[in-house]
Amino acid sequence: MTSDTELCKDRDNFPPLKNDLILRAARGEYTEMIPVWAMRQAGRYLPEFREVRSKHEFFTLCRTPSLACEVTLQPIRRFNLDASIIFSDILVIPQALGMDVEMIPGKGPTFIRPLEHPKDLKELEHDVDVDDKLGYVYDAITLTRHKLEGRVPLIGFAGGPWTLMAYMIEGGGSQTMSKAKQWLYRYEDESHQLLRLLVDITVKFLVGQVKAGAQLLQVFESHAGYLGRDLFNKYSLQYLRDICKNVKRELVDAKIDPVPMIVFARGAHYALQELASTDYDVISVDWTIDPKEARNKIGGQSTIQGNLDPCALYANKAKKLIGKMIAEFGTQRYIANLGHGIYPNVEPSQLDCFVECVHAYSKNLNAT
Ligand SMILES: Cc1c2[nH]c(c1CCC(=O)O)Cc1[nH]c(c(CCC(=O)O)c1C)Cc1[nH]c(c(CCC(=O)O)c1C)Cc1[nH]c(c(C)c1CCC(=O)O)C2
Repeated sequence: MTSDTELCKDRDNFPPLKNDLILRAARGEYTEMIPVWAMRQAGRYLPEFREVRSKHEFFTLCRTPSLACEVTLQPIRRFNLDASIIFSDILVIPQALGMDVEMIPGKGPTFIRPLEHPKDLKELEHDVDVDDKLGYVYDAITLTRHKLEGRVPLIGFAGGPWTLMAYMIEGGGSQTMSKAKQWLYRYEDESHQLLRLLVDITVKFLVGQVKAGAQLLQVFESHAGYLGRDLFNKYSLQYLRDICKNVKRELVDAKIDPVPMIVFARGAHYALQELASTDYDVISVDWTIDPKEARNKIGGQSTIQGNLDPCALYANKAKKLIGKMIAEFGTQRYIANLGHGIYPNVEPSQLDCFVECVHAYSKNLNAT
């Protein structure tokens, strides 16, 4: 038996992949059924997650490869999901820059000393060695690739630069993002400076994740909806575009096959056409966006991911809602997902129903 510590470092002998549905969908190839996964599929709605979490602080889970691997695998053991996503958090990047963040139950992520003024930017570690600081994420990815035994591909991820900037200034969740948006209106140069720093680190981090074994990447710009078209174009779009372009270029330069990349700009109705013109292979949409309108705006060149309202899983007639979503998106160039992360009070059986329904309905539609 090879130990976890050895497997964490063995990037050469991954088991062969048995289910490449999501990779084919992302590349625009034919899929006999729709691939499906759920954002936050490793999480508190699973009793086995709560059990592990009751014994360990949140970021200890993230930093301990054997624990991160275990909770990543939990939903894969239960459901016929077509992808796994590494258990981690978008806030590991601000931590790597020297900011202290705690996960407070009932409150969520909390920064001990948020950025209050542009002069605080000096305090960040500008020359951070990403591979050293976030090597624990790479180890978790490599270990998980082995332990998945090729069942499904493994997704790596990072937060979008504006979303990270907003957390670093707000210090946690916010209804309005007014402190972070104040920077965008008042301190334009310093905002761009911070966003560029975040882009550089994110590119290194995502490239490192692929080297460690990630087979797809997703960038979560969860706070896009607070911006509106003008601020989005100025402070998010170009940086999201640069992340994708630079990650793919660096992989090619390193003679590594680029992996499909997914962008989730939550709430960015106004930006679907622009996002489709970037190098991202998949555009992920939230539930407030109409499937047909999304298809029209995004066009045939990108795959779409989404977008069931996470609350639709509570419905008595969830199957009907899932059927409608599939009929509207169609079965090709499509990855079924929720429009945002699954909520902690969802019954695991409701996610099972989602997965089974997507598979059964789409197989049926493809056969007719
Ligand atoms: C904004 C954001 C964060 N983290 C993330 C985002 C982007 C996606 C989104 O918009 O939801 C991304 C994330 N967070 C987590 C994952 C793991 C992989 C997966 O999707 O299963 C991923 C991909 C685990 C997690 N991240 C978190 C949990 C639950 C916390 C716990 O166990 O205490 C999990 C499983 C905590 C977290 N971390 C963050 C928030 C807002 C919260 C929730 C706070 C709360 O509701 O209490 C920051």
